[in-house]
Amino acid sequence: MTPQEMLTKLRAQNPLVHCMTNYVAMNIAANVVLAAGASPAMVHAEEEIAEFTAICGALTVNIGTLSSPWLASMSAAARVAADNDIPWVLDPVAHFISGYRRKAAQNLLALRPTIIRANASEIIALSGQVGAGKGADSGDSVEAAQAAARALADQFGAVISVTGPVDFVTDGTQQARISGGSIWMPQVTALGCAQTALMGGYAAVGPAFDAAVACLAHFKVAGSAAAHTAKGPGSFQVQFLDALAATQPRDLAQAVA
Ligand SMILES: Nc1ncnc2c1ncn2[C@@H]1O[C@H](COP(=O)(O)OP(=O)(O)OP(=O)(O)O)[C@@H](O)[C@H]1O
Ligand SMILES: Cc1ncsc1CCO
Ligand SMILES: [Mg+2]
Repeated sequence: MTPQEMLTKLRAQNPLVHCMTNYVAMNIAANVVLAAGASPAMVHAEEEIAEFTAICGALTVNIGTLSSPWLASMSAAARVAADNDIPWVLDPVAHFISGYRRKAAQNLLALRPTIIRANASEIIALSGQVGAGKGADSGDSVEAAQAAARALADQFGAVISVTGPVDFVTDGTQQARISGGSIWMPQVTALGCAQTALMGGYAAVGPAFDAAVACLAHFKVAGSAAAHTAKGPGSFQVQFLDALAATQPRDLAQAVA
């Protein structure tokens, strides 16, 4: 499906997205999903997973502020998603900073995410190489992460989505590059985490590769538009939400190559 068709379908279906994200991202992620055209719910208690994940269009898991109870809930939710053929998106934030987080990311990967969305340093480290990531921030170029992305796509049968100045997506066979956006995007915390939540919304309405491309294009187009009137990262964040809502399906094609 084209990005235009994907955004049209997203808004027509308004899918429910189970978002398991970090404390930093909670508010911006929910607002991004709403502005774009889907319906977010932030649910983390393990006691609720069996009932809730099963009725959602997609699950998204982000390990940004991980702790043991959350990891147990995330693993349980990923199992429910896999058992019910519900697409799920993994965002392995800063998974290389500690043995605890590395192991958590490996355990979640073993549960076969449909899509992995991460910055270049996180993708490089997932493939076993040493990257230049600084906590949640990337220190590597997207180009440097492309070979790792292809290898991970083959290894895990997942769509791999690498973000940066020009995003790269591959499922091991198809690939796409998505351009646009603004230098203020990495200056707004948790915008990548919010993108992961929205990618779940797109995955609920179409094929995983097409979902990743459409979501990345929606961000780039809205980011470019917001940058026209913003004066810095603060006003950019506000304008970006408006621009996500204002983006028309036909606008998305221009961002994708
Ligand atoms: N220099 C840049 N120019 C244009 N767009 C960018 C740039 N850097 C990142 N982006 C865009 O910002 C969004 C988030 O990507 P980023 O790589 O910053 O994610 P992230 O590091 O996982 O974010 P976070 O962990 O803070 O949530 C993507 O849509 C990406 O295309
Ligand atoms: C800053 C930060 N720290 C943990 S998660 C997060 C949000 C960006 O990933
Ligand atoms: Mg991130």
